[in-house]
This record gives sequence, structure tokens and C-alpha cells, in this order.
Amino acid sequence: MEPPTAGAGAASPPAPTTLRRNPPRSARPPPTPLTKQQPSSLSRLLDEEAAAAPSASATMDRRLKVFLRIRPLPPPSPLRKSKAPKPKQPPNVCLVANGANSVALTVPNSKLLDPKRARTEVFDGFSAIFSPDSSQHDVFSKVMNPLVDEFLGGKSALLVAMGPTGSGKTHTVFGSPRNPGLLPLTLQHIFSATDQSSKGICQSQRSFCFSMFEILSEGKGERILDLLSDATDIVFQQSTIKGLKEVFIENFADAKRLVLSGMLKRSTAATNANSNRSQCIITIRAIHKNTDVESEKSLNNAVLTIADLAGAEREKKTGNQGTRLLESNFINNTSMVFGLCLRSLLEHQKNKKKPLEKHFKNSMLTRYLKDYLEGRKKMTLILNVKPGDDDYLDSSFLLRQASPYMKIKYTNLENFSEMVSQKRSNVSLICQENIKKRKVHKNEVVAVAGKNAIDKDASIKVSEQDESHDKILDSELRRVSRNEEIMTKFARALWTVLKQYKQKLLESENAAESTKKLLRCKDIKIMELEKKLMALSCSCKKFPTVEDTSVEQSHDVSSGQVAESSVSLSSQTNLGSSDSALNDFHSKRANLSPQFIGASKGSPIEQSEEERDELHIIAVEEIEHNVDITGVEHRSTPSCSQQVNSEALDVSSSHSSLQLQGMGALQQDPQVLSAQSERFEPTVEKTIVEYGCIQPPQLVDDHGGMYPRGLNGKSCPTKAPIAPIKDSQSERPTDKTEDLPTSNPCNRKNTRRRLRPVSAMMLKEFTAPDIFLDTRKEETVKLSSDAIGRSDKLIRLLKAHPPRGRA
Ligand SMILES: Nc1ncnc2c1ncn2[C@@H]1O[C@H](COP(=O)(O)OP(=O)(O)OP(=O)(O)O)[C@@H](O)[C@H]1O
Repeated sequence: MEPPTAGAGAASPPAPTTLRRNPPRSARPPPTPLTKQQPSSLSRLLDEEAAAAPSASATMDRRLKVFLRIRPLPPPSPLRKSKAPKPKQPPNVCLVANGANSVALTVPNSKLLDPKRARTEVFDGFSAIFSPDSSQHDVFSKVMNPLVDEFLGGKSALLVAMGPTGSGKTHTVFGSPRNPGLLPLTLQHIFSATDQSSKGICQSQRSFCFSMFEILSEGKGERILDLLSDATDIVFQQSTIKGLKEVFIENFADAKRLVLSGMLKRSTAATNANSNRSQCIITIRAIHKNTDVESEKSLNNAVLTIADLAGAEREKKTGNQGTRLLESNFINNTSMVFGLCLRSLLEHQKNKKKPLEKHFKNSMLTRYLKDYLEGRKKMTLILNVKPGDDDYLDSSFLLRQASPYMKIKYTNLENFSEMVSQKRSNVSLICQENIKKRKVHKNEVVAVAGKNAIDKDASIKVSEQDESHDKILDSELRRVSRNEEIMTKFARALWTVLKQYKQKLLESENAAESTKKLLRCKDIKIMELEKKLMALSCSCKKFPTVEDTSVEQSHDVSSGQVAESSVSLSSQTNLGSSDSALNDFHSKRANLSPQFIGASKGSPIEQSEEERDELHIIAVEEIEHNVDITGVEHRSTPSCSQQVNSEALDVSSSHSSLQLQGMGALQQDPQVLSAQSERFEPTVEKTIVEYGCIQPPQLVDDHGGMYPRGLNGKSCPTKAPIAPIKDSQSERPTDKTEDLPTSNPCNRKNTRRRLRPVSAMMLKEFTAPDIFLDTRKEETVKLSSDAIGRSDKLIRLLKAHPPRGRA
């Protein structure tokens, strides 16, 4: 029967796709001489190169060895055995060994998207493939025996068992009493070899230290548990474990007992997969007891390490939760970090420019195995896999992850270790020399530098240190100078700002000075106005008291002044200078207006009551008119004069009221006048209290005499005083009886209060600095206090000299 053609392919199943990973490299055959003649120089060279070139097996030896062990399929469960009928077909297997160094992984039908397109992956390049029927001894002989030999030869070695959970890692490493694993077989081999050597092959006597511990998760961290003791103070420091118990083992029986006790202590947790939840590490350290120096050197520091990693697991499969989930994460994380370290090493070996990443820092296990993961010591991997279809994903993941590791090379391990030790010794020597040389002067060091190599290195080191020191100093100086420059600029800017502020301050001081001067001028003006007002009031007071004296007319003396002069006369009479006042009045009389003159001439003394009343009315009107003129004048002057205006109004109104009183007093009986003067006393006091020492009730004239200036209308409720100026202006009464009731004390008071805020406001314009306002207040207070004293004096004088009424 002919094979199916391409055209008949539709009826036959499609050919499976096969991927090959890590195909074995064919070693280049050594060149063979063409003839048996005398070899030429070229052929000699080729021969030498062939001899120098490593053989294929030697190349393979230098690579990281990766073994694959396929565990047998688990036997059917007893329940299945008893009840279910025995399946005719064996369970499907996805992983089969298809050679000495390769396996084929076929995607199971259940995982195929297209069942017609089967897919198989072939993984080549393993050091050996152990089929499910392989024994522990087979594994030991191929995997462990070379490592033990190297260990006994003085080289450290590491075996790591990797694989998914339940794949047979623990079985491979520890085995069972009936079927011992790699560790028991190794111990047995070591002690059998030691026994042989002790029987005469080697004169040296060896002993070994055995330790066993595990790294397990604790919360979100990791911790170490010693499996040979109950010590709890175990600390991991720089790839070494402090506090870990190391037990001397001198024979296989002791070692076997220790392994069993450690196995019992190893923490296991019952998960669905019933797996170990920790990374177990066993170390065997060789100690040479002989005094032979060379043997001791070769055996020292040789450690054989076997690591049984916890199996990576999928959460979906195990159904872990809570703490178990944390453990699972820890296990998977450790496996991942382990793989990353090896991948980084491979990348670094492929391309030296790529740095060797420090992934080992991320896990305690990888930190402990740092030297192996960085390629300084030799390591061997044994991958444990399960061949069933159900484990396809785990097996595929592991094979894909680990197959690249086979390309990791261990080249020049001895040289590397020698180089490292040499480097370390050099470094220590240099450090010692540096400590010494630091005490010596730099020139002396340079002089001594040429004597020997160590001294040379030391001097170079010192000079390098000096250079670096100089560089640091330079950078520091630059930084300091930059800072200084910045500070200088800042200080300049600050100085400029301060200057500007100083200038502004001077300007404001000048403005304050000018304001002070202006205020002084205003004060002077106020004083002058007050004096003028006083003079006017004095001249007005003298008119009505003396009527038989001829006076000359004066253009600046008004009838109001004449009216006021009557008050002045009465007051002056009260003050005890009636004669001089009369003389003065006579002289002033000459200046009176013609109408007054006529009036006085007509009936100088024998004036009827009606005429006198008319004269009084005229006098009052004239006073009001005069005061109105004064008020208008003051209002027309700017701001500060408003104060004067208000004061003038006060004065004029007070004078008017006093004038009325005085005139009334002239008409009344002296006893009545004295009674009225008695009523003045409390009135004056009340007025002082009301004014709050702001408006002085009296003023002093140029001659030191005191004149009544402001007696409040309240003091004479029975006698109505003249109405406030504003009222009198607007409603100038033609009838005296209508005017009197409107000029009550209350109205007067209100008028005064209305004027005060205006004057205060205007004053404020000139007294922006508070200090001047305060000064002004002080002056006012002083004047008020003086006025109080004077009013008291006036009252006393009035009491002592009551005004005399006319006969
Ligand atoms: N090659 C083998 N031959 C016979 N039985 C095996 C083999 N490999 C494993 N087994 C059995 O499979 C079961 C699980 O094996 P083991 O405990 O070694 O798995 P594991 O990989 O260590 O799991 P975990 O990582 O979870 O601890 C054990 O009962 C063991 O006896």
C-alpha cells in the first residue's frame, strides 16, 4: 500500500507539529591528517589546536547539569479498585522520554483547541532522562555520584530538586526506608569512601558536619527552622546562618538517624496535594583532621548541599485559602526568584555587557545559594515531573522554565575561585597598607612607593584617595563660593529696600512737621479770633448801663456791642471796679451811634419803662445780628476755623443769655439779683459737668480780668435766654413774647451738640497723627480746668458783691 499523497491528506489525520527545544550541538570532529607523511607546520598547529580544544563530553561537563525524572503514574485509589471496573486503557500520558537526553511533551486532547491539530514539544539537552521505572540507585549513580566525588575531592557542590507539587522531589531526595533516596545514598557513599581511605588508601582522617534546616513562610516574611535542634535564635547573615546546629557525623548510622529525626520535624501541612510547605536544605561539610597541609587545603570549605524545594502549585488546584494561600505564594515566589537568578546568569553569560542582576536578594533561599546562582560554584538540577495529562500545564511550565538553564556554563571555576581568593588577599593587603600609610605624609608614601609591588599599590591607592579628596574639596569650595555669591546678592537687594524705606520715612516725617506747623498757625489764628471776639464782647457790655455820658460815634462799634456792654458793665460792677468801668463807659459813649445818642440825650436817666424795654429789644437784636455776621465769617474760613465758629457761637449765645440776665438784674431788685446769682452756682457746676471740661465757660481777657463766657440757659429756667443763633436767624422774632419760649435751654443744648461733630471732623483733617490730637486735647483740658477755677471765682465774687440795681 502506497503512502497517502498530499492530495489524499484530507482523509488522513494531520501530521503533528513538533517543536524542538535545546537541540544537541554536534561537536566539531578533530581534523585528521590526510597522509602519514611528515606533518607540516600547519598540520602541527592544527594538531595542537585539536589537542587544546575540549571534547564534546568535556564541554557538556562544564555546563549546568539538568536531569529530568518522570515519576510513575499514581496507582488507582483503593475505592476505584474495589468498585469501579479496571480501565482497559492506561491513563493518558503527555510526557514521554524519546531519547537519552530528550522528552516529548504532547498537548492532551482536552487542552487542544483544535483536536485535529496535535502538537508535541520536544525538550533536548538534558544530562539524563529518568523514566518512571528508574530506580533510586540509577538516579544516584548518574546525578549524585559525580557530585560526591567532587565534594570528596574538595569542591563544593549543590543539588536542587525542582518540580511541581507531588512530582517526587522528596521521594528522590530522601526516599523511604525501603527505597532510600539520594541523601541516604550519598551519606552511605561518603562514609564508605572514607572507610576505604582510612584503611590505607589515604593517610588522612576525615570527619563531616551535618546540618539540616528549612526555610518557611511566616506571615508575609520568611524564617529559618533548624531541623536538628530546638534553637530559635537562628539568624541569617551574609549567606551564613548563625546559630544553626552542625552535628559531627563519623559514620553512616549516625547520619541516617539525624536524617530521620530531621524528616520527622520537617513541617508538613495537609493540603489537598499533601505536600511539604518549606524549602529543606541539607549541608554536609567536610573537615580534615590530618596535619597534612595540602590535604587540609583541598578539603576545607568543601560543602555538599542538597535542596528539596517546596513544589510550586496552582491555587485553583490546591484550593488553598488564608495561611495556606500565603504559604503557597511564598513557595511560588521563591521558585520564581530562583528561576530569575538563573536566567539572569544565563543572560549575563551570553552578553557580558548585561549586568548580573541581584535577584537573589529577594529570597532567603537564593541569598543562601548566592555563590551557586552567580556561577561561582557548580550546581546540578533535577527536575521532577508527573507525566499524566492532568499535569500537563505543570510539566510544560517547568520544562519551558528550566530548559534554558542547560546553557549555563561553568568556565574556569578554579581560576575564578583562585582569582577571587587572590583578589580578596590583595584587597586585604591593600587595606592593611592603607591603614599604615594614612599616618605617613603623602610625600613619604610616594618615595616609598617604588620599593615593592604592594607598596606601589598602596601608594597608588593613597594618591587616588588624595585625588578624590581634592575633588571633594574642590566641589565643596565651589559650593561655598556659590552660596557666598547668592548671599551677597541677597544682602544688596535687602540694603536697597531698606534705603527706600528710610527715604519714605524721612518724607513722612517732613509731612508730619509741615502738618504740625500748619496746626500751630491755625491755633494762632484761633487765638486771634478769640481775642477779637472778646474785644467785641467787652465793647458791647459797656453801652446800656451809663446813658448820661456823651460819646463819639465809632464805625466799628455796633449796637450789639452796646448791648453787650451793659452786661460787661454789670459784671465789672460786680467785680468791684464800677468807677473805672463807668469812666470807660463814658468814653465809649462818645462813640455810640446817633440813634443811641439821640435816645440817650432825650431821656438820659429819667427814661420810662417802655423806652427801656424797647432799647433792650433793639440791643438784643443787634447782638444777634452781630453774632450772625461773626458766625458767617467763621464758616467761610477753612476747616480749623469751624471750631472757632462753634466756640464763638457758644460765647455769643452765652453772652446773650448773660446779657439778658444782666439787664434783667438791672431792672430787678438787688435782692432778686442776689437770689439769681445764688442760683448761678449750681448752674455753673452743672455746665462744667455737661461740657466735660471741653468748653471753658470763661475766658481771660488781655488784662487778666475774668468775663462770664458761657453760662448755660438751664441755670435760669424762669428767665428765658436768647434762642440759638440758627433759630434766631431763621425765625427772627418781631415779637419778643414769641421768641422767648423757643429759646429754651433744651434747644440750646441740641444746637451745641449738632455743631460739635462738624468741628471735630474738621479738626481731624489737620490732626492726622494722634499725637497732635492728644496734644490738642491736653490743651483743651487745661483750659477747661482753668475755666472751672475761674467760674468758681466769678460765683464767689458775685456773692461778695451783688449787683446793684438802679434806683
Ligand atoms: N519515582 C517514584 N516512584 C515511586 N513513587 C513515587 C515516585 N516519585 C514520587 N512517588 C510518590 O509520590 C508521592 C509524592 O511524592 P513526593 O512527596 O516526593 O512529592 P513532592 O514533589 O515532594 O511533593 P511536595 O513538593 O508537595 O512535597 C509520594 O507518595 C511518593 O512515594
